[in-house]
Amino acid sequence: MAIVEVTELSKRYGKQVVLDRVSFSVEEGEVFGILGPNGAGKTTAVECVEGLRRPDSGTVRVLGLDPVGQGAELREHIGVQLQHTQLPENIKVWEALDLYASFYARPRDWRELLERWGLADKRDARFAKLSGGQKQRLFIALALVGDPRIAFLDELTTGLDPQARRATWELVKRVRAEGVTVVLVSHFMDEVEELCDRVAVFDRGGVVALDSPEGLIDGVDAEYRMSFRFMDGQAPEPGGLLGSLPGVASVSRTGDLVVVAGRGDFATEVTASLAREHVLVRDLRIDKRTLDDAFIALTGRSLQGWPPPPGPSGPAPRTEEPS
Ligand SMILES: Nc1ncnc2c1ncn2[C@@H]1O[C@H](COP(=O)(O)OP(=O)(O)OP(=O)(O)O)[C@@H](O)[C@H]1O
Repeated sequence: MAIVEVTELSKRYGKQVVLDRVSFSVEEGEVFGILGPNGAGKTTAVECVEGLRRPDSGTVRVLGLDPVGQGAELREHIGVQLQHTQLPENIKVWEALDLYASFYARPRDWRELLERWGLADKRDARFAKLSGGQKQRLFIALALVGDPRIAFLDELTTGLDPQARRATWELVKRVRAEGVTVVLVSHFMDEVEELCDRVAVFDRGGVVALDSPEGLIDGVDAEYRMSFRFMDGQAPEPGGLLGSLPGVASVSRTGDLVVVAGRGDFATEVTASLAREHVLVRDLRIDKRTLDDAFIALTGRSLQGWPPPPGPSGPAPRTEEPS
């Protein structure tokens, strides 16, 4: 069942068209990814769905409700972690949870959330004293305190170090295991590949593809490579053997190392052909196509490298400190 339905959503700021007839739907129980580079319109789209921004045109329905006209009712059922969620530095963990719980008619018991999200011993800690990972756990707990059916998590792991990112991924999986539908905004390929059932790829204000991560990868006819070494004593001419197989684009050899590039199912053709000819190989490697390959094929450019590395002008990475 679709729990979120967005149809022909458009939004502009002044003369800048930020969303141009965007459509997608989110099924109940899934982790739905919204992927795209900075400025693609991801946050604007999600904030229209949350009722925080008013669309210029198009229709948005969340649990059958209009987020603008029925926002108060809707907010009882959704949990939101905004991209730039901040809390007063001096607020204590329990006070934040208690405050957020007061926004809802039927909140969860925040004491249970403290336990569940590993914050029990931080109950009286002030927000400013929490590590990056602890802050993320608190933000997730805050997004869940209203016992929502949908949680919106926007750029949850930006700025976290790799270890804290992976820990946060496990939290997202737990949210889903609790039966909450998750809408995850991200510009990290690995995160989306790991967590999402389906992904809408945003680019320049539009949805350029929508599929499972595997479907997006399979749907792109990007060239990839395989390599292997001939076993000692075997030295057939690989170009003659493999060059004319379906999908093979090029074959090169340096010593006993052979690299074959191609498209589609060429790697299966190559291994079958080697077996037919009784050619034994070792160190067989197939370079997996990635979501980044799919993204490049869809948009003509790479998302890798986003966000820019922290530097003098960027934020320092938040790290998980020992508690
Ligand atoms: N309130 C606003 N007023 C004017 N322009 C805005 C406003 N909010 C966003 N924009 C512009 O709209 C465009 C899309 O922004 P949006 O935040 O939706 O993109 P995004 O894909 O979420 O990017 P990011 O990953 O950087 O958050 C950007 O060019 C941004 O500068």
